[in-house]
Amino acid sequence: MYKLKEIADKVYYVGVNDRQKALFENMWPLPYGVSYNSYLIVDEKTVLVDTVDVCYSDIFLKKIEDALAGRTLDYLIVNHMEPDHSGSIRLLRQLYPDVQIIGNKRTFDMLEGFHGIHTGLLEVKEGDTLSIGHHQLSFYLAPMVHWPEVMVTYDATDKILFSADAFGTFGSLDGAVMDVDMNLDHYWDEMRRYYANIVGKYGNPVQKALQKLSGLEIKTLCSTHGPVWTKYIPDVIKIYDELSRYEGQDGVVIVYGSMYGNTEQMAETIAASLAEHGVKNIVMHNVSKSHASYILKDIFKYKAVIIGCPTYCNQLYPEIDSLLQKIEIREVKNRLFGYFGSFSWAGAAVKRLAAFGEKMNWEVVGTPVEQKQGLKQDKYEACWELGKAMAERI
Ligand SMILES: Cc1cc2nc3c(=O)[nH]c(=O)nc-3n(C[C@H](O)[C@H](O)[C@H](O)COP(=O)(O)O)c2cc1C
Repeated sequence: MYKLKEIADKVYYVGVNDRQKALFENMWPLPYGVSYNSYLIVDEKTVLVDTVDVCYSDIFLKKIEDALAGRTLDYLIVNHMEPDHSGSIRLLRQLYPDVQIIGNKRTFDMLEGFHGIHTGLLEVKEGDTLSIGHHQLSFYLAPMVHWPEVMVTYDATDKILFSADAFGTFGSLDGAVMDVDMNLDHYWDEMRRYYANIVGKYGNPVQKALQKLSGLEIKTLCSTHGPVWTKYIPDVIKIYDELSRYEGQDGVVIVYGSMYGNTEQMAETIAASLAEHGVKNIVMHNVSKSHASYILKDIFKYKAVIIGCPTYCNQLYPEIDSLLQKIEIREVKNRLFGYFGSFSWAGAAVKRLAAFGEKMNWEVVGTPVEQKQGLKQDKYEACWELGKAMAERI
């Protein structure tokens, strides 16, 4: 029944779209949905690469059955055990009891733990190869991109890299599967948001994987989320390379918390000064309105961050506190940092922002500004100076 997309000779896309889930990992909004990608190679042996979230297993299994056209499934390659990709393994095994599951030592520990499966396994190590007829597959480990068991599979025949979550993006596949067949506009920002929120902490492992894979000729890049990349592979690799190096572009993200507008007025002043001193890329986030996932995306994108916070019960305003924790666990490196805050009787926020900058080892730019109650001339000038100092530094 299904006219499945053949992305290369006898390699079919059998993934699914999820436009129901509101929050990925129960945290990150999905305004454009998300796809769970899976690929079926129909050769002398039949091979499935990864599965999909269990919520979509019914449609997924129907697609596989169609593509197999009466044949059985010989192998399942598990590049990644996160449940959005491994969720359908148990059902798949029930349907194809003889399927051999290919993974590495760490995959099998998780396979047992999540699904109680410990038989019919074929363990592969770094660089191992498998001939399935016309296609020649090889396996490379990519630990901590972004789980420890992650590996990628390379089809040397058609030069396809099945890359697990690496090079993934949020955004469902709305009709087309291949990059050249769709309007890609919204995927670029969603790719940055996916990276910042899901992979963000693991810059070094991503860099190692990029170096390891740089020797492979890749004509088709098949991630587990988002479009199948062909023409735009260099653009995708550039984004992942830039983000995993923590290389920010020229620009400033101003994030502030504000209950009654006093801290917000400081943010406005700093932004106006940045613009007056030539900075074009200025992104402002009211922490109570912008979802943290978008703020993190911009903090990964730009090299300068200015954070403003009121004092709240002798602490940071809780929404800023929560954001700082999210930045900290991602170990965002090499940012230029400015900060400011306000209080009414005993200030604490600015001191805490200073401690945060120190912990992150970020370079402090300009003189931090602490304002008591409403914005007055001297603090207005101080905010202006902070904006100017940052503009001159970037
Ligand atoms: C719930 C609450 C708790 C506060 N706690 C403190 C505090 O512990 N110390 C202080 O100096 N000011 C405190 N303030 C005052 C604010 O920090 C101060 O008015 C600040 O300028 C508010 O900034 P905003 O106008 O941007 O919301 C508190 C205000 C509120 C509403």
